[in-house]
Formats: sequence, C-alpha cells, structure tokens
Amino acid sequence: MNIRPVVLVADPLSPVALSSLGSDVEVRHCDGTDRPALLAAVESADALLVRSATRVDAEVLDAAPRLRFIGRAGVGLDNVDVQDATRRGVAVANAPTANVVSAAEMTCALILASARHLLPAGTALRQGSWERSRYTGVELSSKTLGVIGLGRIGTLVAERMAAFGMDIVAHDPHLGNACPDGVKLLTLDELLRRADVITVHLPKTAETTGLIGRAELAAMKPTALLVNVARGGIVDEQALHAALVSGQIAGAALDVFGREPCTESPLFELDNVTPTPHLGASTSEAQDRAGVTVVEAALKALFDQPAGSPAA
Ligand SMILES: NC(=O)c1ccc[n+]([C@@H]2O[C@H](COP(=O)([O-])OP(=O)(O)OC[C@H]3O[C@@H](n4cnc5c(N)ncnc54)[C@H](O)[C@@H]3O)[C@@H](O)[C@H]2O)c1
Ligand SMILES: O=C(O)CC[C@@H](O)C(=O)O
Repeated sequence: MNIRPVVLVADPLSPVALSSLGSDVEVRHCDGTDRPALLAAVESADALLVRSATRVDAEVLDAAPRLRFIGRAGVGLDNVDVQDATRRGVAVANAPTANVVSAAEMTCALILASARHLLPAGTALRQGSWERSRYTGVELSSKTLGVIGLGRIGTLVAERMAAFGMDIVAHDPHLGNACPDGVKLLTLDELLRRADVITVHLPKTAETTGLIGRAELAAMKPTALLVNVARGGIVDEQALHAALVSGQIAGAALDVFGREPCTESPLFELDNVTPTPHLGASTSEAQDRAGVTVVEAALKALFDQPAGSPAA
C-alpha cells in the first residue's frame, strides 16, 4: 500500500524544484490545462503545485477530496480560488518574491524594445529589408515613466528606469504615505495624461479588471507607450487595438493576455505591438526560486500537520 503523500505537479516546474521534492512524497505529473486529465489526477492528490496556466476552481476542489495544499509557483493568485480553498481547509501558498526581479527586468526590456522598435525592425531585417529611417525611435532619458501599481515589481521597474534618466510618477491608492523617494504619486487620470511610458503592475482583481479601457487610453498622449507585464484583462484588448490603430497612443508591449495561451490576436498584426508569451517569470533563477519556495511550503504542510487539519 502506498502511504506516501501524493504531490501532483500540474504545470512545468524547474528541475531544481522537482528534485527538492525528495523521496518522502510520490510525485505525479499532469497537464493542468487538460481539464479531464487534471480532474482525474487531482482525485488522489494531497498537494497540488501549479504556475499560472492551471485554473484551480471549485470544480477542481470538488474533485480533490484528499487535497491539503495548493502551491502557486509565482506571484499572481488569480488562477486559484483562494477563498474557496481556504473555506475547505486547503492551504494555499504562493512565492510572492521569487520572480519579481525577472518580471521587472522583462518590463524594462519591453520598454526599451518598444521605444526602439526592436521587434518590427528585426523582423523586417530577417525578411531582407534594411529600413533605418522607418524605425527611428525615441529616447527615454528625461521622459516620464508612469507606474500603475507601485508594489514589488513596480518599484523595481521604477528604480531601474530611473537609471535611464526617466522621471518617475506612480498611481497606487493603497500606498498611503509610503512612497519611495524620487517618485511622485498622482491620481490615475493625472498619470495617464502626464506619462510618456505607462507600465501596469497590478494584481488581477474585480477592481483592476478593465482598469485601462477606452477612456483611459483616450487620456494618454498620442506618443505614449503602454506596457503590461501584470495580467491580461487589466488592459481592455479591444480598446487597446482601436487606440493603436487610430494613433491615439503610439505603441504597446504585452506579456499577458485575457485568454492564455493566446496565439492569435488582431494585436499581433500591428507593427507597434511587441507581444511576448507570458515570459515575465521565465528565467532559470526565478523558476528555481519559485519552485523551491512552494515545494518547501508543500512539504511543511504535508508533514508538519496531521492529515485533515488545515495548514496555516
Ligand atoms: N508576467 C509575469 O510573468 C508576471 C510575473 C510576476 C507577477 N506578475 C503579475 O504582476 C502583479 C504584480 O506583482 P507585484 O509582485 O508587484 O505585486 P504587489 O502586490 O507587490 O504590488 C501590487 C501593487 O498594486 C497596487 N494596487 C492594487 N490595486 C490597485 C489599483 N486599483 N490601482 C493602483 N494600484 C493598485 C497595490 O497597492 C500594490 O502596491 C502580480 O499580481 C502578477 O499578476 C506577472
Ligand atoms: O511562471 C508563470 O507561470 C508566470 C507567473 C507569473 O505570472 C506570476 O504571477 O508570478
């Protein structure tokens, strides 16, 4: 009889994280985006480890009578119904700092890539076209960066882009007086009107979904660049497409989309859009840290507490 707790890994975790699971647990794998496979596999799971692709909702929790722990190897918890899990006595843990440097570096890369048209210029060159004037960019020095959501990642982006000579403004109603030196706090409307580059670093919640829509895009400068490395759906993709086509704003860089995986979008047809497939946390360092953090939390939940009692 198998008495080792079963840990179900439903999204790819780093090899370092997988090896840190050790031999006291039985590790099983499934593709968490394959719903029937997930629902079948979770039935015997004591712990479930996911990243952002697997949706853990009431249906999954209903199918998981033994589940004691859900680990989210990353920051955003919008794919896990934390409230429902907690109500059922299933502990949930994420890795809130594991990938923030990677996400901030990705954001800076996208800001620079957009300002200098790196993606369309490189694509044109691969197709044999040497078009230097077409891809004239803009300098970032002395321009204003608007950070919406000045938490961990927003702050790291602000620090890094300040080194490029950007003035930093931010909007974050939950900050109170805890604003870092050198950053000016503004209302959302003031930020939208003033910033040359706007970067979004919010959790996806009922309050933030659709926060950047038609009216907000209309308030931006026609030269503005918008970057979203937070979550799809915070920026309204239809409204963004219209704003980019009409020249209401100059460009956008998007790492995240309302529906993922997203392999087709009218946005991908626009030269002034730099899309990436949710790569913000995709570095070996971030994946090792995020994976090991949730593995440690899983082992603690499975072995430090008697089965059936909710973990803290
Ligand atoms: N693309 C990626 O791979 C990737 C990687 C890591 C994180 N993320 C996303 O980035 C998000 C932010 O991460 P973080 O670590 O900076 O989180 P955080 O909690 O440290 O910061 C979020 C900030 O947003 C602020 N905020 C909340 N609601 C707001 C609103 N309506 N208007 C303005 N500000 C508001 C909060 O006060 C907080 O300061 C995560 O929730 C996650 O969804 C994406
Ligand atoms: O690694 C991933 O799946 C992305 C994680 C990222 O979006 C996060 O919220 O931490």
